[in-house]
Amino acid sequence: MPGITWQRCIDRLQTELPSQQFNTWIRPLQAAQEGQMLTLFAPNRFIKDFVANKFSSRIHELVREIEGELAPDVVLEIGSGPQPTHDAPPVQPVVGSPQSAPLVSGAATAGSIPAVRQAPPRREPVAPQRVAPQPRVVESERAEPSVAHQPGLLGSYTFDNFVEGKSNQLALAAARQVAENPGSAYNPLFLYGGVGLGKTHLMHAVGNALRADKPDAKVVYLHSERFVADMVKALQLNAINEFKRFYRSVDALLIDDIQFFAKKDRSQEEFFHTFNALLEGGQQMILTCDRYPKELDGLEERLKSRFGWGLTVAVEPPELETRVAILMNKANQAGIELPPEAAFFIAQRIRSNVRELEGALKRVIASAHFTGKPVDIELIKESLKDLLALQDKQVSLDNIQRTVAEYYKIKVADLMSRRRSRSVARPRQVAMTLAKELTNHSLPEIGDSFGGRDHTTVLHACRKIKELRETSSDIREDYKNLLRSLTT
Ligand SMILES: Nc1ncnc2c1ncn2[C@@H]1O[C@H](COP(=O)(O)OP(=O)(O)OP(=O)(O)O)[C@@H](O)[C@H]1O
Repeated sequence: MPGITWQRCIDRLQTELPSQQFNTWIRPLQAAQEGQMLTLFAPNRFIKDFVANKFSSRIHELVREIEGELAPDVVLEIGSGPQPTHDAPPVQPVVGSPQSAPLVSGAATAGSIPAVRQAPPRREPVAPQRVAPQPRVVESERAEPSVAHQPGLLGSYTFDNFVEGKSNQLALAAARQVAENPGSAYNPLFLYGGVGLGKTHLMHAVGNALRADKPDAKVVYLHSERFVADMVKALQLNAINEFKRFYRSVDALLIDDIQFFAKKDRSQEEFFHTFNALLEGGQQMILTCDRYPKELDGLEERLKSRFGWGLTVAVEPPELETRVAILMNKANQAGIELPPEAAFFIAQRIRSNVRELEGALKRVIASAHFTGKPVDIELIKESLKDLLALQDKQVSLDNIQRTVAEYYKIKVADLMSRRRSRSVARPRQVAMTLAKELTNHSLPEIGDSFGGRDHTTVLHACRKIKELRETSSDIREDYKNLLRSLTT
């Protein structure tokens, strides 16, 4: 009974592992048993490799403990099993992208394995981990064409100053893997997500790590618009062959914001060939985009499908703790003393993205320099006055109630009413939780604004929604959408 063995195994793992680890690595696995073989299917290579590295021996132990002498062999594969053995939550879409966009999608999910690049999924014992060969680093002996300058890497974007949080954990782990093993398992690495969330930073961090490892590696970073401009210039100058040679001679090609390729057919054509050549040559590519590639209009299907050959990972907006950590980190780099309560205050108010957060911090620092005052909440309120006023307008209790009612297609009056049916009670709880999170109103004040309810009702609502955000992808999605529309 594979279901039972694996179910018991995951029950144990659930108690042993932090929930985030469990949800990220174990939950997506599906199991199937044939005779003495228990196969665990991972949805992509990233998860498979991680599980093989970190959890395989524990899984073996548990299976042996559960089944004793008759314990089946456990193998790990990429693909989807015949039936799910547990209630795996749907993967989370990135904010701003349609629900279908997975948080991580791998090249080799069943049915998408390109024949030229990869063998069909192989049965591999869980324990031994295959180490991908290091790609050959080519000396940059070729002449660079006059049309293509070697765009530079930003040395300041490194792994060291990238603050890890729940929202970017997978992307960071994937980027580190690529830095350690360029041109192999995760090629291309495709990072996607909303603006200002650290995609460019991560991409440079990989490039800098590659350079640190091999100083003469030819790592080229550029914005996709630059690729287009260079190509147009090359065509004008009759230098397209040089253009091709240049881009194909790199050890790693990092292209930012590839959404700008949309509708530029000639550039896509050129990029398609460059892409294939680099992939064939085992040269690493990292691409970023503001949305999931499959959702990108105006991009050729063959490119979309190739982007999915490597590893596609979302970067999501950072949660409060990460925003605080980023602020502390940036202040530290700027040599500024930022008291934790001040960092907390800014992080609570500025939630849209890290770039905005940095912008706000810069304003505060400038104002501290200018006035000679210490950085405290008073100074922050003063220097971010216009921004905060705008926000206060957006996150008033009234507006939260209106926005939530509209979102769930109910009346604001329903939120105040005594009605307890699920279709009204849940939105009410969501609205109360948003009010607690986004405003400085006390629990009694919030309760009062929802038809004179008690503060314990608000507390209960906040706990319930917190729990549901862990267990229900619908609520998680609703909450995220509402947060976004109230704060950006
Ligand atoms: N986790 C993080 N730790 C430290 N700094 C971060 C983090 N995430 C983002 N940043 C900083 O925020 C700023 C914006 O990040 P970045 O330019 O990488 O965003 P992006 O996702 O590429 O956005 P866009 O799509 O607009 O190009 C950068 O200065 C970057 O260093």
